[in-house]
Amino acid sequence: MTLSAGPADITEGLDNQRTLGVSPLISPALLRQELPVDAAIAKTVAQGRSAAVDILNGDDDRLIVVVGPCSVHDPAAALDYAHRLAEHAAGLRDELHVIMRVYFEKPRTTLGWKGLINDPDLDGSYSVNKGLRMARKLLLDISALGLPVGCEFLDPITPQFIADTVSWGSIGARTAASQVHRQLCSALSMPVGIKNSTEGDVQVAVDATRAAAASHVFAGINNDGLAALFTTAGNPDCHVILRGGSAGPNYDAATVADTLARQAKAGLPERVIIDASHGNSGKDHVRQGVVAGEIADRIAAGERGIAGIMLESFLEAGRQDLVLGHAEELTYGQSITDACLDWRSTGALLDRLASAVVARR
Ligand SMILES: O=C[C@H](O)[C@H](O)COP(=O)(O)O
Ligand SMILES: C=C(OP(=O)(O)O)C(=O)O
Repeated sequence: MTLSAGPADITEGLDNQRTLGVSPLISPALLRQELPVDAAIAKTVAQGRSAAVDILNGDDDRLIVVVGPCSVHDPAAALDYAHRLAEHAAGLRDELHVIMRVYFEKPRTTLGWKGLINDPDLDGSYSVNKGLRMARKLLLDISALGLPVGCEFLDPITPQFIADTVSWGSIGARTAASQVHRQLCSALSMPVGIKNSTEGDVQVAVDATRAAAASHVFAGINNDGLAALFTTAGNPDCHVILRGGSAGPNYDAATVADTLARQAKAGLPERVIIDASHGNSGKDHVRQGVVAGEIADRIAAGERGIAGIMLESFLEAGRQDLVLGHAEELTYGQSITDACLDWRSTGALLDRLASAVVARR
């Protein structure tokens, strides 16, 4: 008797037609074991979260300031910046709750470098496991200075690797309408700011905070990296970030009041953070300083709806283009994504914002 070949696999040709490769991803548990949170860092993360929540709830009259590079491409430069920020922030701690922007994931309008986790060697080699290690290490190093950190969460898998080090999270303008991201927010243990859309639609961010406050069941990966279903309690600490849009800036007092009214109508706590960059500055870093100055003046004059401000800032002013594979040609401490304020202007703005909080008291 001859053995006949089995029936042809009728699914052959249906699957993996465009997948060029599949490679192993380290597990969150392994990375957390390699790079653990120690007691001092845990305290910084927890206090960073609780202070932000108190300010958002109006139980603390300080201002949240989320400040730092548009994106991290050079951990050494980011840590250098963090040292300066930690020292400056310590002197203003009675007025400002300073959280460093430590962004590793960049949502692109079309194409471009997608951040240190996706491509840590800045050369199109996409060593994601290395990127996750570098990201977690930097988050721990900055937190060890007593400086809480804020991250944008873009990929729904990434938070398992880093979220225990993060005091404040953000959902960007391009993902505020995404159910996946709203569900993710409902699980995150820190307050999360959700941006208005790139077109300037604020309601989408209000809707997102409402959805994130509810309980959800969705698929993700667990600490061992295995597929799992998550049932969440909902996140009551989400809030709107006004970032302007293609229709122009939206940091004016009328838009702030309208946003607070939309939140009240939806039964949500009334609080907003103003992003001085992006659509509010036209991505002009000099303009960011003008926006932050106007916000400071309004706070000094008694305006209370604004819980915080976001600034894109690095060691050097402006931005530069990355040529993939030529990272050695980059200027130290200058952004390779959006234009940033330099350190000197940032310090002066932090002082001005702190004085505004004193005046409002
Ligand atoms: O903050 C970052 C950028 O504005 C965002 O990632 C979009 O960038 P892009 O329009 O250059 O792709
Ligand atoms: C991507 C960002 O902003 P937005 O989503 O507002 O464009 C950001 O803050 O880095």
